[in-house]
Amino acid sequence: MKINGTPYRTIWLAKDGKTVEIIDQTRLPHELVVMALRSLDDAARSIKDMWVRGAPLIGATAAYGMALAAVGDASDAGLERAYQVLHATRPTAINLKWALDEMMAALKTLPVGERIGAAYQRAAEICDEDSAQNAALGEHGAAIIAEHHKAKRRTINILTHCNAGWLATVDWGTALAPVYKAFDSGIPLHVWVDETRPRNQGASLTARELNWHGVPHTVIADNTGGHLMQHGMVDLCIVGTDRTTRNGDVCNKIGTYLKALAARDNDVPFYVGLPSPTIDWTVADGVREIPIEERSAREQTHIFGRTEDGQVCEVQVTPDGSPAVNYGFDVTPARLVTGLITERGVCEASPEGLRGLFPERA
Ligand SMILES: CSC[C@H]1O[C@H](OP(=O)(O)O)[C@H](O)[C@@H]1O
Repeated sequence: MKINGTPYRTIWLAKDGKTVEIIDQTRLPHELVVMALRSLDDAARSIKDMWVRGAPLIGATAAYGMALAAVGDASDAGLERAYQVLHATRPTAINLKWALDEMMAALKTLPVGERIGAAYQRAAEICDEDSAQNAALGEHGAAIIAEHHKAKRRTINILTHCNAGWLATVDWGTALAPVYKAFDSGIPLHVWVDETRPRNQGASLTARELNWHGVPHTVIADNTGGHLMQHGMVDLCIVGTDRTTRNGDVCNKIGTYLKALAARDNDVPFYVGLPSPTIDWTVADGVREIPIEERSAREQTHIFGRTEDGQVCEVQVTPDGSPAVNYGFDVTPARLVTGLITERGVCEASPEGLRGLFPERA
């Protein structure tokens, strides 16, 4: 996507052909800072500390993390250690394990001397595949938005939660890919942006990228969506996912489930942008089986912002001594999902729906 007219992905190879560069998303929305990843530890830290976040981008970064690791030690033991270090960074997004498994499959059978080149090649392919999948997903989702516009002949209001835009992927995004494709095709639309406490990925990242692209949007408190839906101000919801089960249960940022309940209660269609590496075919019951990341309470008790004189600082929003808990994700049961928007088309959130688009998985 473009930042002030300049095309950017969220991760890329530096001119030296070895160093990996990323946008440090903890510095957005106020500062655009590019960080260099030069080692396995740099890559692992960038995921764990959320310099990069979003399931597909976590996977892409881990893929390049394996390449950086191979530069240091391309032996079987070195690759296995790198796999374990990267896998331990965050537990919920299945794209992390998917990408690591892809890298191991590409490298394990090669002679050690061929592994570094093959690792960078596979990592680059994973990035290109993600961008292409999201662009295709965007076209399928844009058709849904176009149907709403054809029926209503007015600006279409879309609610999204957290950041499932191009900043959550290598490019295009998942929930926002349909928004960009529809907007670029001239369909009048507006996005309600859930701020998404506690890390404010909506307020800091979704608003930032929509602002860069010129998409009309309004940032709202997380608890506003139900009121908007009751008053007919939301035509459809589109969210992302960090792991969707073979039954169609959708794990996504904390608060997604509550939006899905409000959408069902108000007959608002609830869609999920789902590139296929985010499907966990080994899991059926998302509520019972998907590991939910619990992050530090400090992310709940403190918040970053910019002062009037332009200083970015962290302040405490709770009383000293008040405990906090910070669950990162929840699971929306398939019964509350209107449809899954994948790179192969839109399907029901059901085993039959997913097998229909991915028959090789039957
Ligand atoms: C397209 S994946 C985006 C997904 O990832 C976010 O979580 P986090 O920012 O903690 O990595 C959130 O669940 C988004 O929907």
